[in-house]
Amino acid sequence: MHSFDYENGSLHCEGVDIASIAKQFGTPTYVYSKATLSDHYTRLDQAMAPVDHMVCYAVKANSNLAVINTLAKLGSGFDIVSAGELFRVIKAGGDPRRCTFAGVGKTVDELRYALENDIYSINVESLAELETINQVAGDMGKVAPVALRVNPNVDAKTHKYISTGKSENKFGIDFSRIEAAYADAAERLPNVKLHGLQMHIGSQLTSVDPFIEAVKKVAPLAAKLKETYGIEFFSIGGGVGIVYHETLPSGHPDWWTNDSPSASPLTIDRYAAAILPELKNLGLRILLEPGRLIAGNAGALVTKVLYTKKGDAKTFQIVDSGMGDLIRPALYEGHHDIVPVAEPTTDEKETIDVVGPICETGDFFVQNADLPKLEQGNLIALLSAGAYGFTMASNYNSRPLPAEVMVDGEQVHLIRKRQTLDDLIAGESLLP
Ligand SMILES: Cc1ncc(COP(=O)(O)O)c(C=O)c1O
Ligand SMILES: N[C@@H](CCCC[NH3+])C(=O)O
Repeated sequence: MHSFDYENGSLHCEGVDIASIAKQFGTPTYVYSKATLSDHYTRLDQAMAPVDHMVCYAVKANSNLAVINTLAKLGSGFDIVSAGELFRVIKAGGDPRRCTFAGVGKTVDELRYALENDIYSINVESLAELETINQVAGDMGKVAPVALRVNPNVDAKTHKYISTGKSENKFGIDFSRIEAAYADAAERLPNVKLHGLQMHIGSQLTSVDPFIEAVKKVAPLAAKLKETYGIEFFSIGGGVGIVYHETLPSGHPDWWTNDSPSASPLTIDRYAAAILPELKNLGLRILLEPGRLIAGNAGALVTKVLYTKKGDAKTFQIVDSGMGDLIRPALYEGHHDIVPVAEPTTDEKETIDVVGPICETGDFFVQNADLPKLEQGNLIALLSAGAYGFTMASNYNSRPLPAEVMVDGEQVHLIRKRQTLDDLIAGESLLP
């Protein structure tokens, strides 16, 4: 499902005209579709029904309370990576007992907070961290439920900055060392319970092959650990990629099956069909940690053309949003389809750069792209921006963070106010 498309000549999110959202809430604004979020979660949950499983939405993709709350109501668990994310889950009505805690650098305070809230599992990324968890749990008179994260040394064939399952990446414990780590923990660390095994090989994977390779390599280990230490779950992480090109369903009636030529060949059904045979006889609970898959195509960033500048080399459309609000193009050369909110009435195109107001040459959304002609005051939407959009936003250049709204059918709800200038200096003080 994809809830952004043209209706009556204007881009809509579900039943709401995006032009009206811009009028009411200003720009730049992130717009999310509740139906799409729910649909993505439900499809994955249903596709995994043949095995005992828990979907733990990766909060880092989009941590707005309304997003977490929407998924919590559907029964989602959550994969968190900081005390801040756990705090958000709790505030949004999520259940800490359905939370897993990832990350290579958890602090003692964060571990305490997680244990106080009885989270489902701490996913451990190094032996040094495991020692600290044992210590912290002992001090609290608790036994910490842990899973070790195995680094299977599998190439996820994604951008090098978001590959996590190769030995040279900082994540997890090497496959060659993992059994010894379980043995050592079982022998020496009385305050941890060896509860599961976890892996996550990378993000925005567009082929199922690396998932199959990793699952084939690690499932026998999971079976062995179940036998030896009685582990109960195997988390296969997240990473399922989404379509970033040709993201409007108009003209692509079969959008979800990704049959358009430039689209990702990976769908929820193909993913589930490929991995389930490797998992279903393990007798372990299977955990999944999707982030982008749930939220990515449920969101768009709406911005306005402030100025058009024609130069010797290029035409720039300068918009009121930039890398501070959506850093993916600058950081990973990530692509987001850009569409005018007013549906173009001709096929006329212009080769342009869409750039932001920030003082960085890297502050662009697209370069040398053939896009419909734009003019000062036009609204545009950057699609597929629901994951790693707002959560990676910053106040660089002292620009207030954008507003976030969620559309539910014909209704639009403000789910985060635009920051004010006062918000920018909150907590700062002058010297006495
Ligand atoms: C441990 C862990 N789980 C899950 C995710 C979610 O990844 P994705 O949004 O690609 O599904 C990430 C981020 O890559 C992660 O680091
Ligand atoms: N933030 C990245 C993905 C990293 C996922 C977190 N491990 C992106 O926007 O594509």
